[in-house]
Formats: sequence, C-alpha cells, structure tokens
Amino acid sequence: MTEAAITGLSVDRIVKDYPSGGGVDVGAIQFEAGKLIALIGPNGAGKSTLIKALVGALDAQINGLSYSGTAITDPRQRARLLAYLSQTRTGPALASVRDVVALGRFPFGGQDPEGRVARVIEQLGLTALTDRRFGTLSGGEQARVLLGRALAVDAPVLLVDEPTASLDPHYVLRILEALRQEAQRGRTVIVSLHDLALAQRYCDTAIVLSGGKIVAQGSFETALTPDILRDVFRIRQTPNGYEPQ
Ligand SMILES: Nc1ncnc2c1ncn2[C@@H]1O[C@H](COP(=O)(O)OP(=O)(O)OP(=O)(O)O)[C@@H](O)[C@H]1O
Repeated sequence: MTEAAITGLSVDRIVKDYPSGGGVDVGAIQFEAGKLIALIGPNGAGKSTLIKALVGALDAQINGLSYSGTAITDPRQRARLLAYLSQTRTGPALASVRDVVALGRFPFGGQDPEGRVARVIEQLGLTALTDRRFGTLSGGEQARVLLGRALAVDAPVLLVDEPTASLDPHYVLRILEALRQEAQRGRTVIVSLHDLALAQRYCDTAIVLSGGKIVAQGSFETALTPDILRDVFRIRQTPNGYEPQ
C-alpha cells in the first residue's frame, strides 16, 4: 500500500471460502490507530470470519498484513501485535479468573512488568471474582474475563467479536467505555457489534459487511445511509430508533 505513513493495521486482501458457500472476499483495508472501529453487518455477513482471518485463527488467504508499515509474517509477532476476543466464549474451567486474565501475557513469556493483569481485573469489575474458577462463573462474567485476557495482552491492535453479547446494561456500557479508552491510548480497536445505536455512540468509524464484502466504510453518516439500512440490514430509522422493513 502507498499509505505506509498511516499508523495502524493494514491488509491488502483477505479471501476465505467455506465449503458452505459463505466466507469473505475483501480488498485493502486500513484500520487506523487511535480509533474505535465498528464492524457491522447482518448475521452471516462475514464479521467473525474477517476478524479470525486477521488474527490467524483460521486458514485464509491474507495478503499484505502489516502494522504501521511493518509486515506481519511471524505467528509470535502476530500474537504480540493482535489481541483477540473470540465470539465463542470458552476458557479453562478449573483455572482462576486471575490466571485466565494472565494468559493474555503468554506471548510475552508470562511477564507483566507493568501490572497489566491487575489493572484489567479492576477495569472490568472482576476484583471480587479473582479467585473464582472460570467454570463456576455466569455467562456474562465469563465474557468479561475473556475480554480481560485480550486486554491483558496490551497489544497495539485489539479485535473483539461481539464483546457485549450476554452482558447486562451496566457492563455493556462499561466495556464499550473500556474499548474507547483503549483507542484513546493509541490502540487500534476493531469491534463487531449488532447494536447500531451503541456502535454510533461509541465508535469513531464503521465498516459495513454484507455477503462477505465491504459495502460501506467511513463515518457513520456515510456508512449507515437509509439505502444501506434498507438493503443490508432490512430496517429503517424512525424517530424512536429502528424498525424492520
Ligand atoms: N466453519 C464454517 N464452515 C462453513 N461455513 C461457515 C463457517 N463459519 C462461517 N461460515 C459461513 O460464512 C458466512 C460468514 O459467517 P460469519 O460467522 O463470519 O458471519 P458473522 O457476520 O460473524 O455473523 P453473526 O453476526 O451471525 O455472528 C456465513 O454464511 C456462515 O454460515
């Protein structure tokens, strides 16, 4: 790409074809540092596939992956640069909350010189749960612990797949606030969300996926036009929110 001066994550092309016929085929994308970027689109649009391809969680064709002009070629380098929260909330049932969050330091040999694990535990409201076994937590509590593991990496790029699913309203807002703070710290934060109102409230820009392709990107004004709402999301805006088309 010619815009190597831009800080953040960039990729030239990603292709993934599942035998089911689904997948993604997208061209160059620039995810700018310091931004909270919403990845939005209907069910099956390819959001999780795109995120998994970027982090290397599935076997996909991916060309020109780089961070701030430096090519990402080595898996360990990728694990240090890109932290990931999967949509599938699984974790080691017998491990303590503290130990699950500390797994985020694995790419750094377990070292945590800045006390990142303790900070994340406090930030996500997990202090009272630190000694509980992961397997004994509620679904929403487990979701927060796994987000904690991703935040503990303290990677320049954070990719989180539906982090607010199964969270109560307090933690939905708190987690989005935490992601916004990460972006304000200069991180590149990519978050897939279904709640368009929340996405607009917290995120700086949007990428709209449909049928495995990017159909719009940029500010929410340009990405969520009445046409996109109708053709992609099958909804329309009303004075009170949205309604189905
Ligand atoms: N492991 C798989 N095997 C076959 N097809 C798959 C697989 N994973 C996803 N797909 C298909 O690829 C397409 C994109 O799926 P993906 O999970 O990326 O969508 P999504 O936008 O994250 O959806 P959602 O909002 O429902 O989580 C869908 O058509 C889906 O059925």
